[in-house]
Amino acid sequence: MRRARLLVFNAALGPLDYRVPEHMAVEPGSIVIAPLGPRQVLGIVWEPDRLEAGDVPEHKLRPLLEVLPVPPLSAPLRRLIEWTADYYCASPAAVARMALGSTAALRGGGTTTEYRLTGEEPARLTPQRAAAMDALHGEQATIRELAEKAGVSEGVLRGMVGAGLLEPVTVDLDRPYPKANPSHAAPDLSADQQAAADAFVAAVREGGFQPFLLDGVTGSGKTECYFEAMAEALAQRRQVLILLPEIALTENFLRRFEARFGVAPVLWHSSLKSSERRRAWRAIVSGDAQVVVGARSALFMPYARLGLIVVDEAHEVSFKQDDGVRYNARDVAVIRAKFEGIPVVLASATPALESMQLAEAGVYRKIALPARFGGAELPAIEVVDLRIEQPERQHWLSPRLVKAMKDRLLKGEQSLLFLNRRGYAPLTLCRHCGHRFQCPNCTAWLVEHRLSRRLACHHCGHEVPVPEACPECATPECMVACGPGVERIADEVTERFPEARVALVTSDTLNTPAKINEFVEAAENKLIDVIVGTQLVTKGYHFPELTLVGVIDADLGLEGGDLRAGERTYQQIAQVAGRAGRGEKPGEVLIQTRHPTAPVIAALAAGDRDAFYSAETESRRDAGAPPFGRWAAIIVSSEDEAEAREAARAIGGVRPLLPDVAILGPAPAPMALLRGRYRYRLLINARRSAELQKAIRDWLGPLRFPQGVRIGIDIDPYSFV
Ligand SMILES: Nc1ncnc2c1ncn2[C@@H]1O[C@H](COP(=O)(O)OP(=O)(O)OP(=O)(O)O)[C@@H](O)[C@H]1O
Ligand SMILES: [Zn+2]
Repeated sequence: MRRARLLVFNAALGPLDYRVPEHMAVEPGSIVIAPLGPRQVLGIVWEPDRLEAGDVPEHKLRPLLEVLPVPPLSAPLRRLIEWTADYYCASPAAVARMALGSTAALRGGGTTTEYRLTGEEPARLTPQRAAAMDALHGEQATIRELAEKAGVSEGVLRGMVGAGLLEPVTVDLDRPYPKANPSHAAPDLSADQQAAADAFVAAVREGGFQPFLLDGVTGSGKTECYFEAMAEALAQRRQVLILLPEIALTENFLRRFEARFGVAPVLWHSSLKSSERRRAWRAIVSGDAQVVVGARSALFMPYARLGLIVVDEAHEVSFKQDDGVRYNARDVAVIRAKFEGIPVVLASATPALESMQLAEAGVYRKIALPARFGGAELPAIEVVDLRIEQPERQHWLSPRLVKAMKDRLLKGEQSLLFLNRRGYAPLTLCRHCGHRFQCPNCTAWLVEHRLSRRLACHHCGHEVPVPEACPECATPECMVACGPGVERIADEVTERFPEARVALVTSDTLNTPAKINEFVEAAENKLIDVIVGTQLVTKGYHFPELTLVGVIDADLGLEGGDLRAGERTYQQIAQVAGRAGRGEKPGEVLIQTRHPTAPVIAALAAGDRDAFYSAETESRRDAGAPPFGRWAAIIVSSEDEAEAREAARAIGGVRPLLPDVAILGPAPAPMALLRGRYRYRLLINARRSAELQKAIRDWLGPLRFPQGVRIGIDIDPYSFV
């Protein structure tokens, strides 16, 4: 009799054994359906010697029901899943789920039905139908997706189908993607670029694992270099994966890719429509998708013939996933390349300290682009000491920054003001009684958004309209805004320069591909004078007429629960500074701060990157912080505060005593309440040599908790909220 061991998609269960029926063919990696009690469960066939399962006698085994019509997950991908689960203390099933992406796609290709407006415009409409008509112009998707988009019920839309206002369209899920042309518009590279490109191309040609750190200053033309490696991979009929930190950046990338290769790449991210997801997943699996661009979730896809991975803006914190499987896509990308036996390129102008360290140790091959492309100079950076050069009351732009902006407006050049805070003001209170608006679900103030006239929590999404009177003392119109967000800065710009054309760039305003494109085009065509934006606008963009960057509050990132605050502040400011002077005209950067002598600010002002990295390296070494020591966090949460506290205390009570591991806490988390859950944390600091994951598994493994308690393990955490 044949047995198969399954990794089953059920969070509560470990691997299970099944019987393989006579006529059924399975191999490791096969995706199958199996019976589970009265229900069915999805599973992946695994090598029995690599996954432990309970010992079930042969006669008790139930037969597998079906093998799904998709290729088995490859051995390198199975090893990646095991590695990720092991390293991040996650369940293998939770990791494997990320490889399946679209469950619908497993059922095969063929066709699906979507709906769109017919163009019929009846004279009379119910308000709901009218709203739907307005919202659905140019849209085509499933009824459920359209309903969500239009904010009406599915019933309303079905009624509209009946009335001939919406019509079904058959979508072919297996239609091929247009093919990229490797020599569509090959650029003339500078000597430095050519050397970098040659190294990558050779690595793709030779095959085999080779990790690169492409360390090039802002505007050095890193993209063009790795495009050459992609062209080589395409010529060899291998697939390429490009990881970007945010969906917002994919639009910009798409335009450049199209210019170079003649067609759009295949996109993979969380906001694809279901038919796009199915089509993309199937093309990834069949090898038809040549180049896949995506956020971190694209990393675990079952590529048929992966030949190259590029992680762009590799230093970005958003590669770290902070819920579910808490993995860092930058690190896992290198591991995937290793298992696949292919090159991987980490590209950045401000590499993570960890990556620099690995390059220095010779683990990564460092390729440097020390100068900007086309002879552009790096911008001049100056510090504005806000204690001396004070902005006016209730204003945030220092006189020097205002003067510099005025100068740009007169010359017809562009300015960019950076403040990493969405909304109008981070705190709103009642002038009369001091009442502060707090989120009911989180330890956080509600942030006023004037554009949408709402108070919003940036952690859980809770929103209320701005009330007319104080809910505490009932005084009407008594609310005062404290501190600035980008909306308030944009107001100040308009107040000072009424004629200036101001663009506000945040995830609130640039939330669709169309809006992003509109912004990029307007900026390129000089229809914008001043850009006011959050971190969204700090990287990736290239506007030749932008010659002034103002950092409104450089100290902001140094507060709060970020374990790498210094590094992150350095990266963010260096990146945003890097948007200035990318064309022919020189750039200028003004950094407003109250701590001009803080090492990060001083290093930025001196343009001395090495000084920053070596100072940061030394302080990390002293603190036993990564990359010299290791961190992990245990986050205990429950909707019941006493339950969370008890569970955290129970964990703390049986902490292991290990010579090379220090355990701090439990203590209430800085975000003691998040999305309605009370949170406690323990922080573990270990020597590099310590078997950290094993220690945590041995420690937590035997413990049992009430159902409402969740235990999160965060290996190499980035945030300490
Ligand atoms: N060989 C080349 N030929 C023509 N244009 C080039 C070449 N190399 C780079 N460029 C142009 O120079 C500009 C800067 O390049 P790119 O955006 O790739 O820099 P980058 O290194 O990614 O910078 P950042 O890290 O700041 O985003 C782009 O407009 C790009 O098209
Ligand atoms: Zn909240």
